[in-house]
Amino acid sequence: MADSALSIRTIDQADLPEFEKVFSWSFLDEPAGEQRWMRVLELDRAHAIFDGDEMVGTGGILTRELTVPGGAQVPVGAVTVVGVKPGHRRRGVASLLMKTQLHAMHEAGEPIGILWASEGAIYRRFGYGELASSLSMMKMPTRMPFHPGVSVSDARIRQVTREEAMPFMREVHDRVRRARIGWLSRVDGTWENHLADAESDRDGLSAYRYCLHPQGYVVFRVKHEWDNSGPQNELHVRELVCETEQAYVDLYRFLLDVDLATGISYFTNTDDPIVHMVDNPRKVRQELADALWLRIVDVERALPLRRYQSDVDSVIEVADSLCPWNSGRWRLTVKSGEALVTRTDDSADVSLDVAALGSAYLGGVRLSVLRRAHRVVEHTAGHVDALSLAFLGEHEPHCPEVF
Ligand SMILES: CC(=O)SCCNC(=O)CCNC(=O)[C@H](O)C(C)(C)COP(=O)(O)OP(=O)(O)OC[C@H]1O[C@@H](n2cnc3c(N)ncnc32)[C@H](O)[C@@H]1OP(=O)(O)O
Repeated sequence: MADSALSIRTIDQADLPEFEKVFSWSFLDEPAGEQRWMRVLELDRAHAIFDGDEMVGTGGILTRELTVPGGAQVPVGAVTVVGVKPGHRRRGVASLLMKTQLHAMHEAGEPIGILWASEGAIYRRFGYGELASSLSMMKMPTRMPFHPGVSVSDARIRQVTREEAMPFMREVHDRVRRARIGWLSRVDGTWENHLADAESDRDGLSAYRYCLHPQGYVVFRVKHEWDNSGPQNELHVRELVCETEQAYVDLYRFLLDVDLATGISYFTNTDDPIVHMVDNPRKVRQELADALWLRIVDVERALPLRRYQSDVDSVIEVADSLCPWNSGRWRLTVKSGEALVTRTDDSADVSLDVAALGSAYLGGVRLSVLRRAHRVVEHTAGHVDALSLAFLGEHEPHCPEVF
């Protein structure tokens, strides 16, 4: 139930201490002065919600580019620091924020919004589709041999300092992210946050190790452990970024052969080829988790920005209570990968909620699966399967960093 006493506005420098307090408390944290998320906050895109004079809620939009199927970089609003004071929950504070943010993204010409959700039951009602990208929490033992067909090159891999690694990593990442569905542009603060390495960031593990290959890099921590049987150290990989498939093979071989280590863990993409590189795929244990939630802010702009796998000609009826400009029937015509999207009065072949379209947009969730989940309704036989195929990406979507 919305509370009419609520108001919302963007913040300025003077609001930051209170903003930080409200957000920290919402996350059961203490305000600590210079919090990690403040490094990337854009004040003119950060909102505070007030009950009278009291700040009771927070939220921010970060300006980023998202790589979509076909390789276009699309401007997106990356939603972060959503929090409501514990005593003010379930009174519409987050609802007011969500609506305001969607209008702000629309005005800014961002056809898509994205976020990582703290809890799975919050964001669908605001039109964000779950599992737009997933991640695999992967664990494997070291020393595993590769399948005989996998050849490792003689490229040298060098462990270097963070200062030496950073310029190289930034260049490599910026090239690679343009070809990886779900990857985002980074600003200085993203790097500082993603590779934050103060003692308090390490959770008892070592500082980051930076290892460079001529066409890629890997960053990991070591979880130290020795018992009576000898070293049981584990490598916790933060990021493995490669410009070539050979670099991927080489860097994985390097990790698998690190002396004194018995295991590797890595939150990676769901189609990481390591499973097929090693001689015993069952030893690579994987657990799936949701990563990006995606919101189509502007259907007419968003759908033609990506490429499609096959031709379709379907009328899609979209329901969107928060962004009425999206609601209604759209004809999606794809020829040779390119889409044309036009408003139509023709009867719908398929109808769905905007959140379902968000789940499918990067190719991470098939519309045919959403139909089986009663989230997509087919009115003309064959259209959901045709759209499902068309919406697949050239690889599985993945987002390597939480923002
Ligand atoms: C992108 C990010 O930043 S993720 C971080 C999100 N923040 C957190 O998890 C911090 C802790 N939680 C909070 O601060 C708050 O509970 C929030 C932000 C999740 C929700 O804020 P609220 O102001 O309570 O939400 P609001 O009152 O607008 O709720 C709208 C609807 O969502 C539902 N809802 C809100 N939060 C939740 C939840 N955690 N689980 C299930 N349903 C929820 C409400 O019941 C309500 O349903 P209704 O429309 O059927 O009545």
